[in-house]
Amino acid sequence: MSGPPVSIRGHFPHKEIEHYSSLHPKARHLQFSYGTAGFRTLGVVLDSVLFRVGVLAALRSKKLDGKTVGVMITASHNPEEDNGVKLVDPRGEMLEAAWEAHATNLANASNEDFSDVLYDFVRDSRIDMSKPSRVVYARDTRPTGESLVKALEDGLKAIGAEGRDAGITTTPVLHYLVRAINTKGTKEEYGEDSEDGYFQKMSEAFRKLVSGRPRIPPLVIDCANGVGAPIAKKLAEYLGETLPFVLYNTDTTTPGGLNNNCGADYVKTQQKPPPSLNGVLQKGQRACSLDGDADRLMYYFIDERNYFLMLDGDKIATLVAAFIVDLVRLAGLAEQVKVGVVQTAYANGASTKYLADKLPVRCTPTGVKHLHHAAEQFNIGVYFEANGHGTVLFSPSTLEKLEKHEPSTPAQSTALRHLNNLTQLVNQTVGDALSDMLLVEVVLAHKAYSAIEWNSLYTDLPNRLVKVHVPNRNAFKTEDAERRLVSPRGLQKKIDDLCKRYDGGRSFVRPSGTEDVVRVYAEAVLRSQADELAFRVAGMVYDEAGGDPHRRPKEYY
Ligand SMILES: CC(=O)N[C@H]1[C@@H](OP(=O)(O)O)O[C@H](CO)[C@@H](O)[C@@H]1O
Ligand SMILES: [Mg+2]
Repeated sequence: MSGPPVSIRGHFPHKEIEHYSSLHPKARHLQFSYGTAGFRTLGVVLDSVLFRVGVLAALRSKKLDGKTVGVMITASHNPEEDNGVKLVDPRGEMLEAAWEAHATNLANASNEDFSDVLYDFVRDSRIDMSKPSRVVYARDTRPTGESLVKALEDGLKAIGAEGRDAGITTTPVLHYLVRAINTKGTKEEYGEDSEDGYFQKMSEAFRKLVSGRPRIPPLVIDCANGVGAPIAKKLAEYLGETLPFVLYNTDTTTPGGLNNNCGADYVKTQQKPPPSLNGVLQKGQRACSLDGDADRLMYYFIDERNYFLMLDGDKIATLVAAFIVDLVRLAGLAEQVKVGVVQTAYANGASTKYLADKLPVRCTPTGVKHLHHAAEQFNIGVYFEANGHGTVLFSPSTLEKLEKHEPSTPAQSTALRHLNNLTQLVNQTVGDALSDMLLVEVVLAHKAYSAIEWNSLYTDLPNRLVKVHVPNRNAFKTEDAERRLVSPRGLQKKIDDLCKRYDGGRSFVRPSGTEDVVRVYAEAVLRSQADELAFRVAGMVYDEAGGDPHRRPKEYY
């Protein structure tokens, strides 16, 4: 005889789930996957996903004793017709990896099975349905966002969760809000839980850090025609004359404008400024681009010879890390506070060399969550992807040390004050284009660097990124933080042998986590050599993977 049926704690709202889920049916032929960037695809097919994410977010909150969980609706740098959704855990960090699989599972359940699949999930995950649940959510400016918010809200209603709509705002603001809400009234209080609190905290720290320095010349900001535009406009009001902005690409209403010929991803991949800035930039003037949800940042300028020079995530990481190392030493804390940098294999070899002479540098697989976790291992961890996503993390014990340390000289006291202000300036929950931008401006002001001087700290090795279309990218498996291939067998040896023939040659191959391609990266001392190496490796990858010889791109060797 079997025992009593295993039941869950509290009330499972079968009726409400059935009712609301019938309003957001999943199309049979669609399959979804919670990847590196959450769910991301065409906005018009995401209705059922948003409803189910609402349900999942509410359950995640119950599982965490009613702590507030965040949901961000955005597709970042993707084209305007795409959309996506990500969950944010209570400390403002990305969703715990184990729940990514639950998200995928629930999103793909058939309409008939959804309620049962959900019941089993609640039971197996031991979620106590009698706990409260709270979810704060926001969206970017995409046209599909409005209806997706409604679908999400129905998911919250189905579970009876308390929802808070943070409106149209950036990904970093949403992450900030989550942390601020959950730390309210504790000794770790992160800031006031409002957009105003976010601006106050950042702008106050910035003012303190640049006070007494020469007036900062205006900064040109390309807002990607996205949500960065209204948020940068508000930030400008808080900063006033301390940092004048000249905003471009701020049109969030004309259809098709978002990320189109502008934004951080455009600049990084095209290696040129947005056409809308042609003729705008003065020689040597600092400019930067945000992406569609303002969590990535690219700086650049035009030099004396009218060449375009890009100051990417690697350049930002080196500038910031070197500055922090100096401050720690000046504050008399070099022995107690260890600063480290985290990069991926895509970091320019010249940046890694420049950094490794000064401090420990770690390499992790691609994807912010890997970098973020590795950075947590340092007392102060600076992490950036070359594409401009990154931040600085101060460990809890370091924050305490910085607060309690008794400086023995006025110079130590000044450096310590700067460090403490930096902990307020930096959005430690996630990469934040605006917070990173203020951080860069602080360092430039302190060092009295122009963009030209910043750029000359080291010279980037010429590099080339190639996408190779192969029948099955899963045949490519890597190790050593994606720097070496273990499969297909023998291919790594061929790449190694080839690299030896190029001065400063380095190349690696990995399957993309976001696109159906294999990526080839190569760098070398000379531009022509970097290109040749990349296309030779691309050719090897193509042939090895069984690519159609008739369609073999002609630039491959
Ligand atoms: C070479 C490159 O830029 N890769 C990007 C891209 O990942 P892939 O796994 O390479 O497709 O998208 C990720 C998510 O946005 C981002 O973290 C990463 O840096
Ligand atoms: Mg983004």
